Amino acid sequence: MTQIAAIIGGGVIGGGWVARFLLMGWDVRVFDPDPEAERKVSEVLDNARRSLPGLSDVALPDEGTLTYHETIAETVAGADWIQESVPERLELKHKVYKTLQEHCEKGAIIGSSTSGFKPSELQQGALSPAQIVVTHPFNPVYLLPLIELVPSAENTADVIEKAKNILTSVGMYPLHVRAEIDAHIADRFLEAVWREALWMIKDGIATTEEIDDAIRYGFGLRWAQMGLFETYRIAGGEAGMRHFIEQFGPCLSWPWTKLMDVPELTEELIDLIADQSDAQSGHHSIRDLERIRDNNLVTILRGLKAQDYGAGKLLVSQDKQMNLLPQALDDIADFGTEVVTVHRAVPLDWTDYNGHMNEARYLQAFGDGTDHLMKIIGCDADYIASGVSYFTAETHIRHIDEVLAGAKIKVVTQVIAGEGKKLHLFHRMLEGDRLIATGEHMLIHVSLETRKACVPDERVAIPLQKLAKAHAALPRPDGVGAAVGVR
Ligand SMILES: NC(=O)C1=CN([C@@H]2O[C@H](COP(=O)(O)OP(=O)(O)OC[C@H]3O[C@@H](n4cnc5c(N)ncnc54)[C@H](O)[C@@H]3O)[C@@H](O)[C@H]2O)C=CC1
Ligand SMILES: C[N+](C)(C)CC(=O)CC(=O)[O-]
Repeated sequence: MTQIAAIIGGGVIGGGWVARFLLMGWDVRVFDPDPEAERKVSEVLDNARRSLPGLSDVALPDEGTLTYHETIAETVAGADWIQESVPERLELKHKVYKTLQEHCEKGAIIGSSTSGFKPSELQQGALSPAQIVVTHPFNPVYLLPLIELVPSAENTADVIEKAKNILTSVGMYPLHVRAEIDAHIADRFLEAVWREALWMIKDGIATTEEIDDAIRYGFGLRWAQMGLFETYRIAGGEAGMRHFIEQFGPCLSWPWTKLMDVPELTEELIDLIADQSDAQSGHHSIRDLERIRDNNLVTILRGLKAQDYGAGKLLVSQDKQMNLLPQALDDIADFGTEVVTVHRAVPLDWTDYNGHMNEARYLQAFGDGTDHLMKIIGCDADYIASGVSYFTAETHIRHIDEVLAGAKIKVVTQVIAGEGKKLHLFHRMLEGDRLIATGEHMLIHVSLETRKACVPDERVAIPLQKLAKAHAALPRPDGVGAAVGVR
């Protein structure tokens, strides 16, 4: 049964939550008194649709249904998860909880996006305090996986476990903050860096752009993949963390930081920052900046995924859980049709200057389809480790139609012939029923020792024969054996 998320407050963060739940297959209801809320949420959703699905190398569930509601009561009735993202004012949040707890299910989790309030503060005066936890996200909520999950002593282990499971199921990384403190863990760091930045602007040391450069050309890149402590361990050289602390420990008592002082946010300082920010980035609209940010984040996250490291490790494990493709011959339910060997969305970093999937990525998708077919017929990691594999000898791709970032594509594969050393495959790439491209490939079975052709042994030969025989009964696909030329 489809699960229901109720989003209370559809601004910057609420809009991100809408996209996260909706694109992970939940039905989503929104309550926000702002008449502009629906437009704003739909713009966030447009950006999410082009970026989030392509983070995965497998297909996300079908999108849920999105509805807007006039009352909190209607929004939360029957919801499994309620996410409060109203402005950061404690009395407003209390008021919202009062209304929603009168109408929501007892078993629903109420997560708050609060950047700074402790859960025990949010729970004050609530009808059911144990239902409310902090689930603090990071903007853009649809791409960044971290959620600071902060319970108080009122929350039971069951509530914490349930919240973790639901957040993980929508692709997030719940970091259980075991002690409740103002601003949780991450916003404490952000506040420290923010304060230093304000001082440097006020004192005329650096502009907004120079501060951003100091982060994005250097330590920001290190932090994105290893964080603080793993990075500094390496900086200690072979002697590691102890040496690092010995060497840089003394500077803690030098005047390197203004952390304890807060610059006064005078009109003059605000003007200075806003003017510098306009000069730096004012030539882009906020939506343009969001798309630039999303392109960068997708590229970084997919890079980390290729390394199976940090946030990329999470994406790898999520793909394994969501992968519904047949992994072996026994998983194929119907031998009377082609085998689905790729089912995924087009990632943002597969698109080019024409705004559609680049030609090289057609080969990547077909190559992935070939790899998957090889696995299904038994040419898997163990088989290859035993010293035999397939090499591709010839490829012919026909680009029939274009496809855009975020679109769900399938590659279906027919074995045209699988006798002796040769494996002849024909792939069709589809978006729904629309044919996007075909790929025809001739592979040769080889010994990885001699690098010469040889016949596959029975671990591959038997499953391949079975599949080839079944596929021989299918119609010969249109375009097999076609050559490049003028029609
Ligand atoms: N903007 C950010 O970078 C982050 C913000 N947060 C937290 O998320 C929460 C929301 O912040 P933003 O989305 O940035 O604010 P926002 O101002 O963009 O959105 C707040 C939305 O709540 C709506 N709203 C006001 N009263 C309401 C009510 N009674 N019922 C339902 N909706 C109501 C407003 O119309 C608005 O659309 C805050 O608690 C904030 O601390 C958390 C992480 C990052
Ligand atoms: C500035 N902020 C405190 C609202 C930031 C956050 O809460 C998290 C984020 O996305 O940076």
